[in-house]
Amino acid sequence: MADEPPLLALASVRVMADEACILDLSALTVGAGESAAILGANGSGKSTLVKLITRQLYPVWGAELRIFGQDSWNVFELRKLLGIISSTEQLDFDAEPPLEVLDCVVSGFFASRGLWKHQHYTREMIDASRAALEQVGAGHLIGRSMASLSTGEARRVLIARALAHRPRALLLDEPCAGLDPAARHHFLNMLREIARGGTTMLLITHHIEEILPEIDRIVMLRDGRLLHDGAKADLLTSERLTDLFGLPVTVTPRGDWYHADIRA
Ligand SMILES: Nc1ncnc2c1ncn2[C@@H]1O[C@H](COP(=O)(O)OP(=O)(O)OP(=O)(O)O)[C@@H](O)[C@H]1O
Repeated sequence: MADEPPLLALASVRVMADEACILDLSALTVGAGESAAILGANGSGKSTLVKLITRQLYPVWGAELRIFGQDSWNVFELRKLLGIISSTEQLDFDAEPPLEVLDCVVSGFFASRGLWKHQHYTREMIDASRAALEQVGAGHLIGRSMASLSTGEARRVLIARALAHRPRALLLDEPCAGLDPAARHHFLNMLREIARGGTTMLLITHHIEEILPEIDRIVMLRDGRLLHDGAKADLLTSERLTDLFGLPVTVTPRGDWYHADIRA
């Protein structure tokens, strides 16, 4: 892993929207094989950071921003290396034209929305896609259109799409949204195995109960800036989370996991 370039290496990055600066980071690196959880209140810049990595957003001139060691990317080539789970992604698959479940997952190999004539998909890709759907308990949905699925069913398909092509890095923006308790439990265990296998992982969550034992690094954002970046044991504390979210939170370690309660 040491010779692989980092998922993200940035310096002096500012992102503007509507003439306001929505992300302002002086330096941040996420190395190959490293996993980090990104925490912050609503609007603190977490999704903006992910969109910088996926090239949905660009920083203003003067920034240094390397993804997997490169300054510039063909977006499709970049996305083939990524597994992305987010509500924005999911919305895209609900939209017209209709997209069948297996096609949705197989097209993840090409980072496209659905399959096109020029794409040469293989038996291996179809088998891996079917296996990923079975793994997330969504094999029975093959043949259905994405738009016809419930939120949780569509989320399971999106998870299969993100994992089937064995991406180099996973970008998970509230990945458990819409999952029922059993599916969430199963998915978090799958993520643990993937993290142990050395896949780079960025996890955005408001639920600290979802921070995997394998994730040791916490990045805290506030108002688009880096507030803290350090080890879980130092940052997942009642004091830090109370400060981050602006209300009294009690954090309790439970085995390898953490739990947070809001104090009345
Ligand atoms: N296109 C845009 N135009 C104007 N403001 C924007 C735009 N995109 C994002 N913002 C603002 O940038 C800030 C950061 O947004 P971002 O989506 O990164 O937050 P977040 O930390 O992911 O929040 P949440 O927890 O609510 O998902 C927010 O205040 C948001 O309103």
